[in-house]
Amino acid sequence: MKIIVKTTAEEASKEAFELIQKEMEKGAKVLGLATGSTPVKLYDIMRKSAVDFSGMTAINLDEYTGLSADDPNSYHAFMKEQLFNAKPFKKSYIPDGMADEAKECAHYEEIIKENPIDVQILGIGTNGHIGFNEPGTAFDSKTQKVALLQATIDANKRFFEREEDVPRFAYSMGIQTILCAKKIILLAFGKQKAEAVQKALEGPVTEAMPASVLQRHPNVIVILDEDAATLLNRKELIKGME
Ligand SMILES: N[C@@H]1[C@@H](O)[C@H](O)[C@@H](COP(=O)(O)O)O[C@@H]1O
Repeated sequence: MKIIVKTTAEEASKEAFELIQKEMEKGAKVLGLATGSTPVKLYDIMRKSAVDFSGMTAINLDEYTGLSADDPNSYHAFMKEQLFNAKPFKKSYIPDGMADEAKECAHYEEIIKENPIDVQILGIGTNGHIGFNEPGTAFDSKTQKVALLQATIDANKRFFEREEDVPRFAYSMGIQTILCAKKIILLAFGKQKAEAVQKALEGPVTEAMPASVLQRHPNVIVILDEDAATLLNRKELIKGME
């Protein structure tokens, strides 16, 4: 696992963008994408760049259940606004939050099998979730319907008008599904992520801390801003950037 610490989220996002570009030059064709506020700067850089993504396939991690693609709070709408309207991809996949659970989850696994993810962008929840895989999710999980914990509802309610509007369930790639990506770039910014980052990177690998499973993946790059790195004990990583 390589850990890179940049002074600001802006610089960290630039670093992530450059890594993606490098992977595309090496032949990457499928990008796994994330939502939330963390990748917003990265998507901004991608939007403003001259890079052509029209030969690429995008596969998102998750979607709220019960929200249709045109609901402004859906991750479909988020991705269109943040990236796809400005930068069309050849194909983009996001789980259909209105579709039947069993069918949609199996279908999503099929899509990923047919389009193996070259580079997966990940954020991390303050409770260590990746995708919408909350603490306690089995490491061998595949795409499934998940119940959001109150901590996640609280963290995500800022995007909604009222707390009761936040969906309580989502379809999310499973942890095993995420680990199938050839390369994973985990982004985390801000002091509020410092504890989860420390536990995920330096704590025991446990289903109680979903992101800790990344310690087992052979090709993970973590890009942090200084605030998110404050609780890391491996200070040499911060200075050495390796
Ligand atoms: N499903 C998403 C995750 O993929 C994301 O990593 C997390 C962190 O969000 P933020 O980046 O806004 O802190 O939020 C949501 O729950």
